[in-house]
Amino acid sequence: MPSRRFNNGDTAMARWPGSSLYFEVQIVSYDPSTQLYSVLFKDGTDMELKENEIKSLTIFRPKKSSASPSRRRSRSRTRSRSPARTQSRGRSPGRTPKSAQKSSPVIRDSRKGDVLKVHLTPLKLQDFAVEKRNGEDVVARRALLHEQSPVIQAEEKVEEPQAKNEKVLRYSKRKEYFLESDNKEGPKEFISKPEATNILPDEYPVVEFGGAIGAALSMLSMPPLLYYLVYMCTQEDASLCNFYPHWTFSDLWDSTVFGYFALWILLLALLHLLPIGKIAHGVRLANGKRLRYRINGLLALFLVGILVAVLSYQRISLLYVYDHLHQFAASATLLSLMLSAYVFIRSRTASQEDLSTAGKSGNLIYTFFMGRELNPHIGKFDLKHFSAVHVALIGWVFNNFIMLLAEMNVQQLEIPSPSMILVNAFQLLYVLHALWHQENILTSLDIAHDGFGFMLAFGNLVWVPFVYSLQALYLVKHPVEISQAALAAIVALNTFGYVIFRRANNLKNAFRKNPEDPRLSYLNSIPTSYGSQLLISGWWGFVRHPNYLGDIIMAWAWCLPCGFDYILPYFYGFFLTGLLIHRVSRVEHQCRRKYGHDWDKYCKLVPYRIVPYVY
Ligand SMILES: NC(=O)C1=CN([C@@H]2O[C@H](COP(=O)(O)OP(=O)(O)OC[C@H]3O[C@@H](n4cnc5c(N)ncnc54)[C@H](OP(=O)(O)O)[C@@H]3O)[C@@H](O)[C@H]2O)C=CC1
Ligand SMILES: CC(C)CCC[C@@H](C)[C@H]1CC=C2C3=C(CC[C@@]21C)[C@@]1(C)CC[C@H](O)C(C)(C)[C@@H]1CC3
Repeated sequence: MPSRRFNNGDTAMARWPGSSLYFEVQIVSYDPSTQLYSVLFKDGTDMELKENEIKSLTIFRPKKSSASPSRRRSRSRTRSRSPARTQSRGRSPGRTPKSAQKSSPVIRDSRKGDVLKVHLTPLKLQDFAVEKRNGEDVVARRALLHEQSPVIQAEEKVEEPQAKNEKVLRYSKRKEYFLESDNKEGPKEFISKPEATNILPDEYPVVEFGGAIGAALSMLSMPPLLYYLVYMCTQEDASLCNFYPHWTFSDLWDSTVFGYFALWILLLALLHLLPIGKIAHGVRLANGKRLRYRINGLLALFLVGILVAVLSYQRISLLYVYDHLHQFAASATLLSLMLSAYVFIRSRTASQEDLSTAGKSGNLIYTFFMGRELNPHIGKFDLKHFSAVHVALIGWVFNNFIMLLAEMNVQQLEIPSPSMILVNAFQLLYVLHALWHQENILTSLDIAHDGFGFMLAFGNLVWVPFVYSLQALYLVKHPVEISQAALAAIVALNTFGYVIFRRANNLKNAFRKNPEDPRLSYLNSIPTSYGSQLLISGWWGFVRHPNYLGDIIMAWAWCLPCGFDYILPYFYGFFLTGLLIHRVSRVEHQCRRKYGHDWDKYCKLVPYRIVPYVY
């Protein structure tokens, strides 16, 4: 067996896939069977690389910052758009023209007045373009070098002083390297690394959800809508107009129920804190750090399952939850409001680097709704991650199971109905998938970009557990006769949706983790000036959001077991379709800002968002 050159924990330089650029990495592990090293880049990207793609630190030496061409450039040079200057930019004085042909992507000018943002494209050249973006001068230039040059440079004038300072700070923390052995006359390559999504400048925060008015309307309408839906599902006649509530406002409050709910949250919090499970890193934050997250959602779900089994064995009826469901929903609402208020207040004094730009606005209502602090945490306890994983997903599965017990009780069944089994099984599969891939949640829009405010607090504490389990709640009092053929068709539809959803998500996540993975070599992708590539084949060449397509197909498959007597149980299908269509615009906005023209190119290659020829 060949011996390994690097040991776990060693620091070395690894070649960035698709380029000849080297970055500092730490060796995490080595798999003798595949002879691949698992390495961790400084920005947290982990990859599996062959030994010949890793080099010892000793053959590199840091480039003296004083000699950095980027810092020696004068203001006037920055402004100059001449191709000749473009070519010479970033070159070391000692570099020969040949070496310049593979010149550096590391060009940042941190002097007062101008800040350069430099992206890295390891692959082919793209067109020279001068454009206006957001009213600012932006020059995206094709490096007028050799055909094989990996460089595309973009420079932007950034006016906002704060953003400017943050970038300068980030830049000054970075080291530049060159491969000494490759070049006798001067550095052959500078080494840099594209940075993570959420540290790109957000100079122009976009107001979403209809701004303050939309936020106020959502906050005022969502809780009543929730009670309406829960109430209607428990009515024998579930037609939408048959709304004659016998609950009064005061019926919604029960301090015992609130106590039980608080205990439930405490239990989930303790499970969240369990020091079992691997540690994953979130995306890089503005301060350059990455938060650490314990990946133990699956374990927590398993332990909750054991607890439920023990309680059932002890004949402690969980039907109390069903009997007081509206009061539990009210308790959850109250807690989500308290949580929203807490994170809102603490965000007022949070440091700038902890804030998300998503909720940036002068309007307090909008900020309260969107949230401002990106990852509020108390010690190591991350409130947003906890609420999305433990409270939302485990709460959803738990409530579904309660409905299953309630159905057997109300309809005097020995075993749950096929419809109830389908709904429970489908949604359990979805949650298991999310928890199995819990690490991927860390890069989702909600965790990586959005602040934590009412939307996510209410969404995760209330909406997911109580509204996403609506079909199961409906089935408790609305038995549905379902034929074998219909059952098979629904299973087929859900499987179809799940296959798309799973395949699309797994493919993208595996590709993001290691684009050089030989198992993904059949995939086509386009390079971007940011550095990462965009998939254009497989499901990602079919539509731009295949995972949403799969999710939407599954959503409708979850409604079908409820039959066609009422439209009420189809609420989830309508809601999720709307949520994900809206999410497309949010995600694409982020991607356009990150990838610029490359995203437009991708949109031309893959013209439809979710459904080909429709949307
Ligand atoms: N049931 C529910 O209520 C909800 C479910 N979800 C589900 O959660 C999952 C995650 O959702 P979400 O985080 O919104 O979205 P995605 O997982 O689709 O992530 C979007 C990101 O993927 C990357 N990307 C986009 N196109 C490509 C491409 N062609 N090649 C490579 N990377 C690409 C971009 O990030 P970058 O390039 O920076 O890596 C983009 O920002 C989805 O499956 C969604 O259906 C989400 C919200 C609610
Ligand atoms: C005020 C409104 C009612 C709020 C509506 C929005 C919320 C329902 C959603 C906002 C983001 C969400 C996410 C999930 C569920 C829906 C909400 C809360 C999520 C937990 C679903 C499962 C996924 O795998 C995920 C990526 C973990 C999702 C995170 C975002």
